[in-house]
Amino acid sequence: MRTSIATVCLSGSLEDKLYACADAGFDGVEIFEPDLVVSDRSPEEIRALADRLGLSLDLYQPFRDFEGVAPDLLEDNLRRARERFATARRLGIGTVLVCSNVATATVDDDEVSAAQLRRLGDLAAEHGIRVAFEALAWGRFVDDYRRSWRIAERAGHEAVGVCLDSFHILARGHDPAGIEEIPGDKIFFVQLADAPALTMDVLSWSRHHRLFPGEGAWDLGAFVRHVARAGYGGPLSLEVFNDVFRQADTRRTAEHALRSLVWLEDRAARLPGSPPTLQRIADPDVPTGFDYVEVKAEDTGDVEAVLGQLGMTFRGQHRTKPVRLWSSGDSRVVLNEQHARDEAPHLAGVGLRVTDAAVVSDRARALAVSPASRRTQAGELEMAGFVAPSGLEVFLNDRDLGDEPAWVAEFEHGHAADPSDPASGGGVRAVDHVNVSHGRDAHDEAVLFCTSVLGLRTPPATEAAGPHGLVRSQVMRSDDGRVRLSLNVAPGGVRHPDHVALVCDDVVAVAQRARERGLRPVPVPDNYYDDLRARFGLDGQVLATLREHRLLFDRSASGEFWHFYTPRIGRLCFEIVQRVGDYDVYATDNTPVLLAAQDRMDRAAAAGTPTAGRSGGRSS
Ligand SMILES: O=C(O)c1ccc(O)c(O)c1
Ligand SMILES: [Mg+2]
Repeated sequence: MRTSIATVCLSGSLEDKLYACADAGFDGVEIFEPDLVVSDRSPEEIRALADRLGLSLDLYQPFRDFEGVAPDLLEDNLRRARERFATARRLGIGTVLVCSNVATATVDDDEVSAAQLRRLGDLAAEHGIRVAFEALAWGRFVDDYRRSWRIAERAGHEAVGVCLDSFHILARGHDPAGIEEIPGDKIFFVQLADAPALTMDVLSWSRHHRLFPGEGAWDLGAFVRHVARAGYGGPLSLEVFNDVFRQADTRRTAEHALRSLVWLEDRAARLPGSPPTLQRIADPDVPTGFDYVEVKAEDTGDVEAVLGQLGMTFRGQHRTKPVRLWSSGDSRVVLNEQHARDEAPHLAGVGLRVTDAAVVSDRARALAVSPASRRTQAGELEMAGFVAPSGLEVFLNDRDLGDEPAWVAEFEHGHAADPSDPASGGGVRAVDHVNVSHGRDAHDEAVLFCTSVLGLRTPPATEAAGPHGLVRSQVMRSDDGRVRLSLNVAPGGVRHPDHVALVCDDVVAVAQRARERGLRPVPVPDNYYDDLRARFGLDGQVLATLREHRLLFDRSASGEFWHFYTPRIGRLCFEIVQRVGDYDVYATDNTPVLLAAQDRMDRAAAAGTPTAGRSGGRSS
């Protein structure tokens, strides 16, 4: 279907917005009236610019507070409408959105509202314009799309139809299935927005927290399928009022927006009973595991020291590049010193195992995701890869599933994995999850990248209190949990370390051996253990073990989670986890303990006190 976007979604001047929408690949835009009012370009100039850019101007909006008024007000409302229709004509726009009355309605009567819309329809028709009536979720009397359709139907005017906006329908919990009862040619416009599941007044929710499709809690695929099944043939248009997007980079947001729409149409097209008007892209191919994680630094020595303390094995130096490999079981950490001058250790990329990398690449291309480039030499394996919105590189491996990947052979002069593989002795077995921290601007886009390109799903988001503010977290995971990424929004300006979590079957043994090799884990305070005893009623021996090794603990209905963190190395740390039983949640109660402990270590390091030390030899 054709794609469109309301100018209110973006930052910048009206011209900036038009350029960005055209470059991103939208077919059209909705002109949000306040954007025109503040512009120094005439409607004719805006129309000419859109023409030049190949953008159609699909909708002029909003016209407010029209229906359900006393007779004396109606005349003034028609006068206002005449002016707005004239402006729409100058823009070359054929459809004007009229949203349901919020402020001046005094007559709660469908027949009266229908008669008034009929008058408006006559006036619109004189201007060659159609009126799309939209029920705002907070409308005075009309706050349900079924009622706005009843009134438009009763108006019985060819220039009067409805605008369906997913926000107003889903925010009120109204069943969108009724859309299929509206004739497609009376649906004059469709606006799409997702939203997080919040409990708040609906107007504030709508004006500040809307999200692009795929980033919130709603099933917009089903919504679009209803619209398509009704026979709607107009554009699918995004109308997302959001405080962050309105201040973010215009072009980047426009690309992000279009990606959400392409993803959504594909999703709707895949639902049973979807009509052929909905377009598909290449299939999603959900990753089946981590191939490797990549750490970059000018000097990777400190990271390697910690990997050694954690019992991992040095597997060798790359044949041609300053890149080294450590592994344990099915976990591989690639340490890259290429082009990393002055860079502190940080997480630079992840390798994922997929069934068919070409399919994922096709899908990523359809979603306009930037490919990552990697220089490969003769004899090295090429891998398809992309740059995720947070800057993380994601590479795909569809070979050697189940075995050690063939690219490991490019590393020389290290130790063999067998027979001394530490994983067989309870050591690190695999990468459990990867935790990436980024700024507020990149977050929703990163979530959409993971859902749309990788096909990961989103359990409910969480937030944890840290000493510098709330850290919001969104886990992205495959159904079987073999790929989990946690996307964290750090409070303004604070950069929390990313972390790589490695899973083992005996965290106490790994902690014990690491300590003997000089690792001092993040210092968990005694108060935490008092709290654990109160919360879980742990027996004295278990509690003593946890306390001795400064382990964190959680319990769910289906299992337990034991874990600890290494100190920060640059912008990175490692976590060692053990899952007991079928523990499958996220130990969110432990995050504030980690954040506070990391902060104490950072302060101690800044002050030069020994409690921050990574290496052994010092006692606490
Ligand atoms: O918030 C509003 O007033 C508003 C205006 C126009 C719309 O299309 C809408 O969905 C909301
Ligand atoms: Mg709307």
